[in-house]
Amino acid sequence: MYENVINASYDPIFIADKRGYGIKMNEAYTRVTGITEDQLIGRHLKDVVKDGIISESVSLKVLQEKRRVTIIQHVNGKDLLVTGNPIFDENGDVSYVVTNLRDISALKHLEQELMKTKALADRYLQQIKVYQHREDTIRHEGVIANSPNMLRVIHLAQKIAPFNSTVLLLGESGVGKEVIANLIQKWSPRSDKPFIKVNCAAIPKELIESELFGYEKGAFTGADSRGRPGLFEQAHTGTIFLDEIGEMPLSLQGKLLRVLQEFEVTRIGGRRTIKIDVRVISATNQDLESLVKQGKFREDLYYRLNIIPIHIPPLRERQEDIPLLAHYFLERVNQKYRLHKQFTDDALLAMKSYAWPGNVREMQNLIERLVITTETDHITALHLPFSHSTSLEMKQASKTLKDMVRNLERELILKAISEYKTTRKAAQVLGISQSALVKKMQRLGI
Ligand SMILES: Nc1ncnc2c1ncn2[C@@H]1O[C@H](COP(=O)(O)OP(=O)(O)OP(=O)(O)O)[C@@H](O)[C@H]1O
Repeated sequence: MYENVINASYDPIFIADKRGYGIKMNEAYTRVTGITEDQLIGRHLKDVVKDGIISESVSLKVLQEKRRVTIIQHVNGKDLLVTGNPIFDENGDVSYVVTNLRDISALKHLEQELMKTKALADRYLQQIKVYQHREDTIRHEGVIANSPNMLRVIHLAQKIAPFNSTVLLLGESGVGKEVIANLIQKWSPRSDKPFIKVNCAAIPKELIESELFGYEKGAFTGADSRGRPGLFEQAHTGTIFLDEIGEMPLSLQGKLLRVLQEFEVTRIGGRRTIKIDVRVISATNQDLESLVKQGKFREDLYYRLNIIPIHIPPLRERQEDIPLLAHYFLERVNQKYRLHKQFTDDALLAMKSYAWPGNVREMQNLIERLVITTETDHITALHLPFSHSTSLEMKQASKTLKDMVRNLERELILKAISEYKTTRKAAQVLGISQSALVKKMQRLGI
């Protein structure tokens, strides 16, 4: 009867007697362990271990310790969770050990899988950290820069920020001169002090003097009867940003120079001098040297302003920044209008090869317009105003024949890729090998 019960059990069962001999096992035991009766029954378990049939005997442990024991046994490449249960006689001695076991190879496998998943998760976490770090290095207080040219600018800004020296930001319109001025101010010890921005081109010429230097009461008709401090006074202890300094009327340049040399201002109509402590950052998209040569800009003022010149390269000279900036502006406009527009690869390629005469500002405005006006969620190269025509601006912006040839090559390749989709087909059409095309694309930064 008990033999039938044991045999009928789906779970593996093995029984050893009090001397440590195997006396009974069921079919399930063979099914799970692969051990046959002749290897176990009628044999002492020490010999079974010695023969390497099982790694360790739980029954012998139970006989020794006279209590239930659980071990992990390795049998035929499997990991088994084996529990030996003592059956005591009336004297309290162990008369039999009944062993049951469970194959935990699958669990082990799961554990390994879990470890692998954990390792993978750790790796992703690591990558996210690296990416976050990269993000930090790309977004310097909201200024996107990852191209060597622009990173040089950022590092220079960082280096000179703590000092009070006068900075002159040079670069085409829309390259980000104001953005860099903001960074310098933010990174300077004057960051929580006044930051006065003056666009010299936006103030009518006849008002610039009173705006900058202020006036005493009754200085001129129409003036505030109490008098007014100028922007230099308002910037006291902080920073003044003189944008479009090339537009400063020649007649005022001498006064400005005196202020920058003496660090004191005299209001219009006033006699007393007022001490000011300001850091001056100026910017221009004009060629000040040639203005000096033309007699439109005082040479001494130019040297006074040009103590630390920072050249901000045009966008076409920092191609690595183009996709980053494009995504940055896209993300911002998407958020603003709760949209989910995306750029296709060919749109980004076309943007990379365009000359951007209006620089970052042009890109920012174009992206806002595209997000609003495109019907679909995907903004493709065909939506870009410059991808159809041979970009005239690009050619004009190119200075040397080498540049022009490079740009033309880039444009033709982009057109072929956008039209024929694969490099194989595009190479065929362009009459070069696919590998030559790929090499060219790499060289051209496509
Ligand atoms: N690196 C950048 N990252 C993010 N936004 C930028 C970056 N450069 C410029 N911008 C954005 O582009 C626009 C133009 O930049 P900015 O006004 O600083 O240019 P500018 O050189 O001072 O132009 P202008 O010569 O016409 O005064 C701004 O809206 C600015 O926020």
